[in-house]
Amino acid sequence: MVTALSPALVSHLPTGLLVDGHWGPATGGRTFEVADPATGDVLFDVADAAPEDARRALAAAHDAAPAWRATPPRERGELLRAVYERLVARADDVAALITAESGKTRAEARAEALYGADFLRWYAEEAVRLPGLARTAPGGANRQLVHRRPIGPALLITPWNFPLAMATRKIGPALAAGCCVVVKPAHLAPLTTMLVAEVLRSELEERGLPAGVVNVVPTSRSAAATSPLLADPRLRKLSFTGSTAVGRSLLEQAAAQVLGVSMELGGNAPFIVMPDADLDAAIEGAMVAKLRNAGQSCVAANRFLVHDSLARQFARRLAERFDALRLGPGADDGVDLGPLIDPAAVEKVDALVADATARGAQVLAGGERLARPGSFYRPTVLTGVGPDARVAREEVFGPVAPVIAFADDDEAIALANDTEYGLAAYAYTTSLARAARLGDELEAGMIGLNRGMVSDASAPFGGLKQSGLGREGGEAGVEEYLETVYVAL
Ligand SMILES: NC(=O)c1ccc[n+]([C@@H]2O[C@H](COP(=O)([O-])OP(=O)(O)OC[C@H]3O[C@@H](n4cnc5c(N)ncnc54)[C@H](O)[C@@H]3O)[C@@H](O)[C@H]2O)c1
Ligand SMILES: N[C@@H](CC=O)C(=O)O
Repeated sequence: MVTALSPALVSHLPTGLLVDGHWGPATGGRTFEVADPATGDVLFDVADAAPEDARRALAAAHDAAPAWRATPPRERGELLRAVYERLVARADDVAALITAESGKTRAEARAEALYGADFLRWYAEEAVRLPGLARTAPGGANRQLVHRRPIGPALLITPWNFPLAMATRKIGPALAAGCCVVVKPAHLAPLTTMLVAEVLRSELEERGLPAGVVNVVPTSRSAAATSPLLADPRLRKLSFTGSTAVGRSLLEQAAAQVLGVSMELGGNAPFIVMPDADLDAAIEGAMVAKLRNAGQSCVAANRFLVHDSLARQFARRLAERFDALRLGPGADDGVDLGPLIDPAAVEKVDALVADATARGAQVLAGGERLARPGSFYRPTVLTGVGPDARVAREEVFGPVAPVIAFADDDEAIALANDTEYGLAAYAYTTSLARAARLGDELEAGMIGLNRGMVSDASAPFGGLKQSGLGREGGEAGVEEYLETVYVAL
């Protein structure tokens, strides 16, 4: 266990399973280790939920469901608001924990602490604005009452890269809608989610609300723990954020019970620099779009498509900026870029760079791991990358920027859309006509025009094609936890 975390935080940090308002050990007492990506040192041993623990958690969510859906929307909203306030008040602690388990720099972790908390604030406000409709039927014979009910107990499976925000982006709308939840955080970084769950647990307790509204089952045996839930008729909803491969397999399992599903999956975002772009702005945008969380973001720019006239200059300037960055443990002062999540992530990124160079790409910056403990990879710029290189076709999930030149707008759009993914896309142009065309034709659920960042709790986050189903955030996010019932009066 590590000293960069405050003793007060460590002493109150749960490391067990949360089932029906109680933290406890896993059946059989199994635990797994959570390591610091900056050093490889073990931070905590966490309870390793078995399938029977997951079933207990679902039973608690199911039993709490009638009371929670009957809890007035205002009270549900006030609970979320209180948790938001508590997380913001403890943003430094939350950030320290995010850095410890995910590696990101303290500044980025603090940004995530506020961004993650903001989902709770937004859904505190949405809880009292759930949609509905009453009208006279067109034939005039009767009235139609269309109301929205909570869909029922939900399984929320989250990734490690934004351990707070990916959890609150699901918990906020689920609770606002009146659904009870079982959260399964990623075993590489489960602790921040557990901290939020503890704040929720204590707020529920203080307000006399049902204990089983929020349950958490960290586990290193994800499939074994979640498969029985997907086959259990008490579960009515699966919301998953993670890779497309795992999402596809969960969709197959969810089909057996025709579960409601939301899927936030992988991406391969193009970052287009048009010939009329403001190059200074494009470089700034590229730094954010590529290097947020060291490139380990689903919306990270994966391919830089730059007009022939700017490609060399863009790549050179980006390489200079990358070379000037200071790599190191995210908790250290003055560090710009933290480690990747684990050694396997470094291996994967290195293999993508090796594939590109074997196909003729040149390394303008980086292109190697850092010779020190921890999972560090130098921020890398590649030029002369062909569209068939793995680095251009697969989700990199690391600090590598392949630059690909294009000749005209048609080619840029065709290259951008030449992927099975459709999560985010970015484009820099000073032409309104070009911006309008890109907004129409890019096949992505989120498009940043002259912006390297699209994430916002109040906006619909989600993808087209194999990047997912449904939306999180904004007004749309709560819809994922509601079903429609029509009463003919
Ligand atoms: N679209 C989005 O909003 C979004 C956001 C964040 C991350 N992501 C994607 O997530 C991926 C990175 O995260 P990751 O490595 O944690 O993804 P992952 O798919 O490996 O794991 C995601 C979650 O699923 C669990 N899991 C893995 N295999 C499982 C199985 N067979 N059954 C049940 N659960 C299983 C993991 O333990 C984790 O909790 C990237 O592809 C990234 O693009 C997408
Ligand atoms: N980076 C995303 C989540 C995906 O990784 C966000 O901004 O919410």
